[in-house]
Amino acid sequence: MRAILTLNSGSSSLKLGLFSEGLETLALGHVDRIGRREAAMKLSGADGSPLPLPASAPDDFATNAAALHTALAAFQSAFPGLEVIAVGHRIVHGGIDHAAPERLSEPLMKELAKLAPFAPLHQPHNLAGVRAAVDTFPGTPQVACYDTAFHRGHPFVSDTFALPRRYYEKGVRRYGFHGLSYDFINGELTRTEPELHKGRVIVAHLGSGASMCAIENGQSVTSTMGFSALEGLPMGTRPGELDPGILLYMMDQEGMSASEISSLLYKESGLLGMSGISNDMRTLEGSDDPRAKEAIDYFCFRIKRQIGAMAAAMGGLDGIVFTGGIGENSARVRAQACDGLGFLGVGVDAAANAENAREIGAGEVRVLVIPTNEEIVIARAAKGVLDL
Ligand SMILES: Nc1ncnc2c1ncn2[C@@H]1O[C@H](COP(=O)(O)OP(=O)(O)O)[C@@H](O)[C@H]1O
Ligand SMILES: CC(=O)OP(=O)(O)O
Ligand SMILES: [Mg+2]
Repeated sequence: MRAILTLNSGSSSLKLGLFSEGLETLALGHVDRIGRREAAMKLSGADGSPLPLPASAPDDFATNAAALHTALAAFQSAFPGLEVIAVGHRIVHGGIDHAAPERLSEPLMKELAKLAPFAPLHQPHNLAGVRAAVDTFPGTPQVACYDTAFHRGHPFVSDTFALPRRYYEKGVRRYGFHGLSYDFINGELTRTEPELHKGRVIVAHLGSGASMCAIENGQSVTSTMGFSALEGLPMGTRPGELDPGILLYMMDQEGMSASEISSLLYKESGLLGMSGISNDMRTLEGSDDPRAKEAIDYFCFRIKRQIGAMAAAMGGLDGIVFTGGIGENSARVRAQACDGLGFLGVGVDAAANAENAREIGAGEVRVLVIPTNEEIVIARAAKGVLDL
C-alpha cells in the first residue's frame, strides 16, 4: 500500500499521520513525553479506533528518532506492504523567504537550521524529524510545510516591531505561527461557509501552544504570535505577552543567564507557572485550587482582549472560530472568553457550547467550533508539491 506520511516533531512529542494517495486518513499517531520514562504512544486507524501497539522496549521512545522508528514499526505491522512514497513535515519557521511548501534538500536544511535560534523549542526538533525520516526512507522525497507561511502576506504594521530599522532587515519581525492550523480552518470556511469566509474572522488556536489570527477574506491580517512562539496569549508553559522590562529586571537584578530565562519562558511559565499545578487545561478545570481558577481567568481574559483588538484591526467582526485541544473541548474557556462581548455582537448559546456543537453563537457574530487538522494540510501540500 502506497502512502504519504506526515510528521510534526515537537520538543517532547511526535505526531504522525498516514494518508492514502487519495488523501484519505489511514492512521494517526501521537507519542508523548519522548525521552522520559512515562513516554507513551497512541495510534488510531481511519475510524479513530485504537490500533494495536507493539510490545515496548525501554529505549523505544528515548529520542525523536527512536520514537519515529517505533511508531513506523507499528504502522508497518498494521498495514502490511506499506510503502511510504513521500514524507511531509511541519517546519515551524520558514523565515522571511519561505512562504509555500517545498521539497527539502540539503542546502534548504542548512538554511532552515539557521532559523533555529528564532524557534528553539520547535525548529531543531522539526529538523531532527526530517533527518530521522531521511535515514528511515532514503531516497523518498521530503516536503517542508511552514507554520509561518500563512502570515507572510500580512501588512507591514503586523510584520514589524518599533525597533531600529536594522533589526527588521536582520529578520527581527513578527512572523506568526500555527499557520498550518489557520490554513486548515480557512479551507474549511471556504468549503462550508463561503459567505463568512469572505468576511472578518478571528481564529483562536488554543492548544499547548496558543495563538489567534485575524483573517479577512481568507488573508492573515494580524496574529498574536510574533517573532517567536512566546508572544501573545499565555500557553501551557509559556507566558505570552510580557513587558520586556521584566527581562531586563531578571538579568540585572536577579543575575539570570539567557538560558535560565529561556527555560523560565518556554517551560516554567503560562498555565503551569501561574497555577503551580499543571500545564494541562483539563487538570486545571478539574481542580478547586484558587490558583487554577486564576490561571484560567487570565487565559480567558487575554483571549477576550485580543478579540477586541482584532475586531478593531479588521474594522468589525463576522465570526470567531475556536480550535485546538482547548478551543475544541473547553466550553468553560469559550464561554468565559466571549463573556461581555455583546457590544461586538458576540454571544454564546450555553446549551450548544456545553455540547461542543459546531455552531455555538447566540448573537450576530457567528461563533464556531471546528476541529483543526494540521496533518491533512501537510499531506495535501506534499501531494501538491510532488505532483503525486
Ligand atoms: N476536554 C477538555 N477540556 C479542556 N481542555 C482540554 C480537553 N481536552 C484537551 N484539552 C486541552 O488541550 C490542550 C492540548 O491541546 P492540543 O491541541 O492537543 O495540544 P498540542 O499543541 O500539543 O497539539 C491541553 O491543555 C489539554 O488539557
Ligand atoms: C508555534 C507553536 O507554538 O507550536 P505548538 O503549539 O506546536 O507548540
Ligand atoms: Mg499544537
